[in-house]
Amino acid sequence: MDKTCVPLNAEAETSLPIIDFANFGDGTSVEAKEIAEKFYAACRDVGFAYIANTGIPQHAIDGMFELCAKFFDLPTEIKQKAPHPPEGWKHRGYSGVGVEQVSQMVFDPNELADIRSKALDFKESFDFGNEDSTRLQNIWPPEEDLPGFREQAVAFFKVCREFQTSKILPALALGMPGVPAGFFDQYHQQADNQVRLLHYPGAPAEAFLSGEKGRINAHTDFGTCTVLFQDDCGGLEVESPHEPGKFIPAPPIPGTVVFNIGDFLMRWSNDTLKSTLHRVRVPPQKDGVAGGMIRERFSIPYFMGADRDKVVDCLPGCFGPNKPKRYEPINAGQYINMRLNATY
Ligand SMILES: O=C(O)CCC(=O)C(=O)O
Ligand SMILES: [Fe+2]
Repeated sequence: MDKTCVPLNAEAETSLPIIDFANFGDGTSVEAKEIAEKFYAACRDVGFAYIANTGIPQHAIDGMFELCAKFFDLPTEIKQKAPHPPEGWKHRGYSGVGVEQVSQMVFDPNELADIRSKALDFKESFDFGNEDSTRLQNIWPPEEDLPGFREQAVAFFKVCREFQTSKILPALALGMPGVPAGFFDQYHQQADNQVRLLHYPGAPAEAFLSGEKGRINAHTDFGTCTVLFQDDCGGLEVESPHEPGKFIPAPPIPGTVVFNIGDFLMRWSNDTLKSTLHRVRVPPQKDGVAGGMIRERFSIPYFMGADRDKVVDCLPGCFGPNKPKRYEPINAGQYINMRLNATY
């Protein structure tokens, strides 16, 4: 991506850190180390950062958003030819509006049922992952209903995976004091990651303002970390690191992606890295409301997870005499399944 894609005034638009990966290269230079240290500081202090100059071709992102719009524009009965299985952990295929309700660490069935009956995340989604996975097969609509969908989606997954293995995982290890270079690679061999196409339909502003409809409630992500591509609608908000309960806007900034730490890495790092609450609300009025309607939003998170069969203990450098280990070692698969089953 061309460096000039990032607007010069991007810092003025958000108080979240913006980390420029232009000179990260293969992660071995002095400059790469400096970039990784800034990235680490953002992950520790905020849990969120914009990344500029990702190296991801802009046409791959634009093409995926076009495809995303085409998919959600299909009649519901066609989308439902690729239905998300009832089990929450089988995160593949299409979920219609109101099927999934994000909750924050609630596992009691009665309490979950109660949450679902009140709020409504007004969104639909399509999930896919590693096409070569034997554990979890992708669920695609028939080829003739959206020709080329599968091929382009699989290619996009590979683009995201390349970004993960060439930039994200190396930078995380390089920036963290006490963590050996390349440390995270061995825990993320199986590409157990998930791309989610998200569509938040437009609706009369009144439906959102009255609380009848919402976009996505405040939550943290479950896995290692997430990269988020968003369209130009706006509405993403991140909890302030300084004032709990206060949310700061994370507006779209051309030429960047949004990055955040997930709960699994927070736990793995003995709470050194932050998994921060975030939500999507009605976007700021100047872009978002036309004729009393809130416009639709598309976003594409790429959730990265550790290999299910690996057990992780507290990361090196994250514990010591003054900071005892807070958590038992845990199997990555068990942890993620526990979280996924609470959302369906
Ligand atoms: O739509 C967005 O921008 C946020 C999505 C998100 O946070 C999630 O799916 O976990
Ligand atoms: Fe999220």
